Amino acid sequence: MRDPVAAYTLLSQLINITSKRQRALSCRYSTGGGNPRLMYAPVKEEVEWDEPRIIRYHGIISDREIEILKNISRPLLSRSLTFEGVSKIRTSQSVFLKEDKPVVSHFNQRIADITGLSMKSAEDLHVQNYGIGGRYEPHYDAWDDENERIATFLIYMSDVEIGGATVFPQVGVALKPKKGSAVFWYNLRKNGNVNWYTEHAGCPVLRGNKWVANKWIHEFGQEFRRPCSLSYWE
Ligand SMILES: O=C(O)CCC(=O)C(=O)O
Ligand SMILES: [Fe+2]
Repeated sequence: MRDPVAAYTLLSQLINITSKRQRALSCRYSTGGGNPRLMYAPVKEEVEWDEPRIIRYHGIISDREIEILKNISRPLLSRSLTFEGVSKIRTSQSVFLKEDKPVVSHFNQRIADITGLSMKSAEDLHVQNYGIGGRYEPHYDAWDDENERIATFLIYMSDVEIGGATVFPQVGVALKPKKGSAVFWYNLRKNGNVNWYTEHAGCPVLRGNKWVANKWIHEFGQEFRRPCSLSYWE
């Protein structure tokens, strides 16, 4: 957008949550568009933000499953990396878990059911632990459009007493970790471009301990599940 006034107006519309927009931030039970596995146990879906659309799913992982995932991960954790290797912009420990463990494959299936997306090209489940002061500074999960991370499914495996929110600084959203819930957003628009409003960060943990698991879902395989659009904004 070349016109600075138009760009400013748009930005302030995005940041200012008007009452009309607020009303659209609804919650409902979802069957993932009639998925048989969710018909009798619909998932609780809450719209946290409209643009970019951020959805929170409540109660999608049990405390028992969380304990199993943490116990599998603990001995395997190592310092999380960024595109430049070890970096102080990301101070957590993490591990990618393969599908050979039943709890992991069950979980991947659940993400597929809820999102309606294919997991064939997705990355392995990435379990991440932050201690006091642990953070991930503002970044994009997708930074180009080469079969990239079309969407992020971020599962909170703990509450955090103080700090540790996932924030989207460009639009002013803060998502508080809530054990057993997950948040989901598309990093890419339907035309394949990166949605630059999806910049986000994990705020420092001030008190407590933060556990999350990311599933980064890629574009390949989603052609009929999330068809493209020619519109710039979709
Ligand atoms: O920990 C968070 O809240 C965000 C994590 C994140 O953005 C990432 O791992 O890419
Ligand atoms: Fe991220």
